[in-house]
Amino acid sequence: MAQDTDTDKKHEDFTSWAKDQGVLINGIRPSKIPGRGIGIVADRALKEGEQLAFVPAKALIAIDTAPTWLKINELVKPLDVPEKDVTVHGALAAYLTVRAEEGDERLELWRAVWPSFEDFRESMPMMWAPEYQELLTPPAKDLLQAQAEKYQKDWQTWQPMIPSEAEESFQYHWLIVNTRTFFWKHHGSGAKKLSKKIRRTCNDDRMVLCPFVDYFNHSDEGCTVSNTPKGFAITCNRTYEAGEEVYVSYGQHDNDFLLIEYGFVLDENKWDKTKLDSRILPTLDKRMRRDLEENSFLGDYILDAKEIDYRTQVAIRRSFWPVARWRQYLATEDETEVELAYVKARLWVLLTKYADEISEMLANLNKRKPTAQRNILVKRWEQTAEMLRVHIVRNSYRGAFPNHQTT
Ligand SMILES: C[S@@+](CC[C@H](N)C(=O)[O-])C[C@H]1O[C@@H](n2cnc3c(N)ncnc32)[C@H](O)[C@@H]1O
Repeated sequence: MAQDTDTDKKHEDFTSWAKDQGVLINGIRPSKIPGRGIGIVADRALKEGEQLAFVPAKALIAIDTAPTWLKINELVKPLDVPEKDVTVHGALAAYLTVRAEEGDERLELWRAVWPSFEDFRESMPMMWAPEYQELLTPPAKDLLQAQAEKYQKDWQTWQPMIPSEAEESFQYHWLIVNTRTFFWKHHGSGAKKLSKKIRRTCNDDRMVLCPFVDYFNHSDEGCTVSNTPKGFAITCNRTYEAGEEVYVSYGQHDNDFLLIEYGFVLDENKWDKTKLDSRILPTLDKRMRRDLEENSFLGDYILDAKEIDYRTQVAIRRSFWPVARWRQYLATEDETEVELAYVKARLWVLLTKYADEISEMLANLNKRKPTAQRNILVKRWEQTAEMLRVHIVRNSYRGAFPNHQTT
């Protein structure tokens, strides 16, 4: 679909600045996209395999590759905090906060094209009022809680370096890092100088700010992003018409994850799923939980529109089978048709009860003022209800219970 071609001056200025940093841009440009802020569109017809952008390592802001004028290592090295508490996410947020507080103008043109704090207040659940956070789906609530804990840890670590009046600025930059960084494998001699903690750091903390490439919006399929010691390259995944939006994929994320981490949900998402933990865990007593935990089956009960996930199957069986029978099932996976019918019955009751509760939730949400938060909550609950509906139909629960309506 053709998109709005309007690009205002600040985006042109930033694009020129990015080119001065060595960024190569081919056949694409930033453009306003309704509902998605700024995105990248094709400036002409694009062919599969073309390189659309290249960002040299020296133009990235990573803890090991940033241009010397950024002096990020100066900020990280004298840290008087235990190494185990240092995350790259926190270090980058602190770096951006300190530079902004110092009135450093060198990042000004880039900063000018970032979303505002007000944008985050509207889109990022971490910034929502508790009354809206309470209305998130259970998997999104769990993700939000983990994110809030991560933020608090980073804030505790970096607080001594940040002027007290700048907490809001730290939070803003933490969200900038959260929503605008890409995965970066540390390379080269700079990496050797890094602290051991940062070199060993887990994959999802290997973050880098990447000028211009951070304009790309996400889709479940998108252009290839490759990361070599020389920098980042974006390669066209298919043909595009002039004016069409060009995406990259941020990963195989479901919509609860996208909402918490990036503040949006996709209408079409082949990776979408929900979890039934909030429905199944309360049905398990202490002993059942222990048995499941000992066999690595406690939690993470995924439901998508397709089949019944094996972990869910195992947990449902443990919720009402004698333990000896359950262990035998784990070893052989054998069961009779009657046993299977009972399992399906249990699941059907659990899913239809959940579907009824979602209908109630949607009725209540629809009575509220149509704010951005309300609208995205409605969308996510409707998607969850639809996954349940399709799942129920596809898994022939109707066959197991001829007397019940499943649609
Ligand atoms: C890396 S930035 C992409 C550029 C951003 N749209 C901008 O205006 O600067 C990531 C942010 O873009 C938005 N975004 C990315 N993909 C999107 C999509 N498919 N639909 C809606 N918003 C999207 C979200 O706000 C997300 O946090």
